[in-house]
Amino acid sequence: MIRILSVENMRKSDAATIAAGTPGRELMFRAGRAIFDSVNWKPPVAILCGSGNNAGDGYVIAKLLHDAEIACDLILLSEKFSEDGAYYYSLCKEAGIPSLTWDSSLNLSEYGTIVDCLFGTGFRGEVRDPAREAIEAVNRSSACVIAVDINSGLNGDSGMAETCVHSDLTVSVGSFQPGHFLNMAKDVMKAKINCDIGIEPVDRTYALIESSDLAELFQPRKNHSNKGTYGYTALIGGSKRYSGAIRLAGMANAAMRAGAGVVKLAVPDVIFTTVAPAVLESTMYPLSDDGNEMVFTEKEIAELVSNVKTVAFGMGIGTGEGAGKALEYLLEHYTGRLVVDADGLTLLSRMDKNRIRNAACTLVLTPHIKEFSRLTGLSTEEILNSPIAVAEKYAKENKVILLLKGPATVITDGETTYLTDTGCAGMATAGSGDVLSGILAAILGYSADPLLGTAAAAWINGKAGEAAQRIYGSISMTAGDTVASIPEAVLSVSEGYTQE
Ligand SMILES: NC(=O)C1=CN([C@@H]2O[C@H](COP(=O)(O)OP(=O)(O)OC[C@H]3O[C@@H](n4cnc5c(N)ncnc54)[C@H](OP(=O)(O)O)[C@@H]3O)[C@@H](O)[C@H]2O)[C@@H](O)CC1
Ligand SMILES: [K+]
Repeated sequence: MIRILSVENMRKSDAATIAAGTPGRELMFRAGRAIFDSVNWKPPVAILCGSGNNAGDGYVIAKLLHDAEIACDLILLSEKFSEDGAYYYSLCKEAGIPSLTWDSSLNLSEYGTIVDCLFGTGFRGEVRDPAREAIEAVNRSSACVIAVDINSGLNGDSGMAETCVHSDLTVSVGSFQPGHFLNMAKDVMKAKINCDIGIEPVDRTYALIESSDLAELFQPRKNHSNKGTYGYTALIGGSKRYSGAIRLAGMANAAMRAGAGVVKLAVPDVIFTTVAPAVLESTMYPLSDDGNEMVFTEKEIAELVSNVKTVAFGMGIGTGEGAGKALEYLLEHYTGRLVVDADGLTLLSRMDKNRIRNAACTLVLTPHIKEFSRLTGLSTEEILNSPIAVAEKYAKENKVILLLKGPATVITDGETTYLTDTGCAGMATAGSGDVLSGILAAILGYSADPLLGTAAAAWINGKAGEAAQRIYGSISMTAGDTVASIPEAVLSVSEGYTQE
C-alpha cells in the first residue's frame, strides 16, 4: 500500500520532523534534490516561484540545474520569501542565476521545461491573480511541465480546482495526498511520483491499494477445495421496466469471473425468460411480482439467502413496496455480507437510519456521488470538496462499509480508509455499476477482511475496465467488455503471488 496523508497531516508531520531535529532547510534540500534527480530535463528551464516553501524547493532545483550546467531562469510572482526559501534564493543570486519578475508578456513557450513552484500544501481557497494568469500561461505553453509537490491550484485533499496547472509529471514531496488521486487529479497530471524525504506521519494515514496488496486474496486456488469454499452469492435485481437482461447477466458473469463459487441470480418472474438465455453459469431464481416489480414474499427471500455468504441487492429492482420490504427483511434478518447498490440505495435513503445502523449483516454501500448525496442529504459540491471526510463520517455513524465511486474510489469503514485509482473514462457507460456489484459480491464471499475485499473489488473492476479500454477505446467499450477483461485483471495480481 502507498501511504497517503491529508494536507493537515502533512503539514503537522513536516513540523514534527523539524521539531525533532531535522532543519527545514535540510528537508527543503532533500525535496529539491529528489525532484532534480527524478526529471529528464529539457533546457532551458523556467522555475515559476510563489511566496512560500514550495518556491523554496524551486530555488534548490535551480541551484542544482545551474551546477549541472543546465540553463534555467527563475520567474518570481512575489517579493515575499519563506525563511528557508530566502536562504536558497540567496544562493541562486550568488551563482548568477537569472531572476525575472512575472509579467504576462513573458513567452513561456521558449522554455523546454517549466517547473511549477507556485503553491504546495500552503494553498487555500481559489487562485488569486497574478497566479491565475501565470497558471493559464503555463497551460497554454508547449513546454514539459513539472509540478512540485502538487499542481498549483489543485486542492490537496479533494483533487478539485477551479483552475490549476496541468502537469506532465507531478513530484510529490514526502507523501502523496488524496488530491493526487481524487476527482480531477487524473485529468490534470499525466504522471506522478512521490519522493521520500524522511518525514514520518504524526496522524492516521490513508492507503492507496497496489496490486501486491491483493496477491494473497487472489492466490491460485488449491486442488483440495470446492465451490463451497469460495462462497455462494445471491444477486437480486431487475424489473419489467428495467429488464436489462444483458446487464443483469453481466453482473452474474462478473461475479463468476471474480471467483464466486456459486451465483444465484434472482429476478422477478415477469422477466425470468428474458434474462435466463443470457446467463450461463449462474442459477436463476424467479421472484413473485405484480407484473412489473418484485413482490416481497418472506419465504422466497429467506430461502434464497439461507446458504449464501453474500447478497447484492438493488440493480434495476425499482423502488416499489416489494423491493423496500425485501431490503428491510435483509437488513433485519440476513447475517452475511450485503451489498446495496442503485435502486437499493434510493430505498435506503428513504428509510429510518436506525435500520441501517442496526443491520444484522455487514452492510456494504456502493454509491456514486448523486446516490451518496441522497443518502447523506449533502450537496454533490459538499461531497466533492471533501470526499474522504464525508465518507468516513457516514461510514462511522452508520456502521457500514462505504465504497464511494469516482475517478478514484474511496473505501472506508470510518476507521480505515483505502483509495483505489484503477479505472478509466470509458467505464462511464451503462452497466458498469452492475459489474462492480457482481465482482464485489463474489469477492466478499471469500475474503476474510470485508473492507480489503471491497477495495479489491474496486481495484479489479478498474483494472478490467482499463484492459477493455485498451482494446475498444473509451468511446466504444461497454460494461460487457469490462466483464470479459476480469480474468486479465485477476491474473495480473495472482501471478505476483509467492508463497512465504
Ligand atoms: N518545512 C516544510 O514544511 C517543507 C515544505 N516543503 C515544501 O513547502 C510547501 C509548503 O510550503 P508553505 O507552507 O510555505 O506554503 P506554499 O504551498 O509554498 O504556498 C503558500 C503561499 O501561497 C500563497 N497562497 C495561498 N493560497 C493562495 C491563493 N488562493 N491564491 C494566491 N496565493 C495563495 C500564500 O501567500 P499569502 O496569502 O500568505 O500571501 C502563501 O505564502 C510544500 O508543499 C513543499 O513543496 C518541502 O520543502 C519540505 C519541507
Ligand atoms: K506546485
